[in-house]
Amino acid sequence: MVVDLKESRKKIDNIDKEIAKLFEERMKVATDVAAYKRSTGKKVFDPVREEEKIKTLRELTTDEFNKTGIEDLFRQIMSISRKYQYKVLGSETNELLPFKQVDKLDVDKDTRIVCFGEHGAYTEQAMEEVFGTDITSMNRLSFKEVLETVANGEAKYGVIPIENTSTGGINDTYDLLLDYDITIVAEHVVKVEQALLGKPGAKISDIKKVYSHPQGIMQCSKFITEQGMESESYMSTSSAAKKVAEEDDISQGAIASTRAAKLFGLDVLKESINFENSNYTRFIIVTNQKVFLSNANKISLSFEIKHQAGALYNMLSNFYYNDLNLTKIESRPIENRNWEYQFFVDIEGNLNDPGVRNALACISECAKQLTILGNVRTK
Ligand SMILES: O=C(O)C(=O)C[C@]1(C(=O)O)C=C[C@@H](O)C=C1
Repeated sequence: MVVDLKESRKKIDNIDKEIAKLFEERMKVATDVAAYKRSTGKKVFDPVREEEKIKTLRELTTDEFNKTGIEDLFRQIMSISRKYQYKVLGSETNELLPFKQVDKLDVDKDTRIVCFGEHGAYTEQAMEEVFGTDITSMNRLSFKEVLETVANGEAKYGVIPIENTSTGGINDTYDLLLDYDITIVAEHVVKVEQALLGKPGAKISDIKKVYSHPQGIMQCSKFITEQGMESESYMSTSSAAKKVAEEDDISQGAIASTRAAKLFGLDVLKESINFENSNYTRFIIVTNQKVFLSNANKISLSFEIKHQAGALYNMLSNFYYNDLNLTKIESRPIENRNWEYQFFVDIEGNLNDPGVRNALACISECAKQLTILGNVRTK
């Protein structure tokens, strides 16, 4: 005979009441554990104890389905227990957060600021929109050189692009960020209107080959294909404009800004050739000091996790449990370790927020590696 649903639900309700009561009791014990750990300086996360616990609990269950189920359940319970302990401990993350809070970026006319690209590059525009023109600016032809110049102190700030609305994250930037001891202190968005530039007097039909930064080529891929033009990657959009201006070949064009056209004396053969009308690039401003603005509201992190089931899920749950909105996630392959990835995430918040500190304390203990890339003000 089939058991009546009401009867089964009543049984389930009673069992759940017991579980809820036991859960609360367990969490109270976790407070004692936290107090002990604080007094002895022990870490909250004890992976050996967790694995032993899972093994014992699996042995207490009968069939394979329940073994997997109890493992899932207790991995969650212990993860909640850890988060609770960090909260009780008030997340002592000072050594993790060697960042100094500042009210504004320290800059005057003698401050050296380095940007990517030749004069006329979009990055230069971003730099001038952030810092004005009364600065000591420097130009470097690769992202790597910009970051090196900042890391070794030759320039106080550096500006490079990190993301575009139509082509996504700029991989080269992500791949370099962890190679230098630098901090992202600000960001700036520029509307990018790519134009086809040619030698004075050239017509669109004269152009057989276009040069640009890979981003410029990607943003204008439809136009290039429609026109049947060949394309070749160049160091930056403005370097491409310079090349076309310097060489005596009317069949060469550059995809760059109208600003670059003016600077190098080129004709604008067609404006706005990017395939998406709303084409914006986000630039980051980096420095070699560990600082963040007091009104910063977005944190960028990078971490590596164990290559195992649930690792990313558990890591991201730290944001959920601390009520932090995750606004972006990127993954990049780790060199020489096929199919393993480095994660880059942005979350809303300020490094002073207790929830942020709590999440960072948890992540730093569980991740294989954690880097706080910076805390910036975003609109
Ligand atoms: O036994 C501990 O050390 C605890 O902190 C308790 C607990 C758990 O909830 O069972 C939580 C975190 C540790 O990683 C291991 C186990």
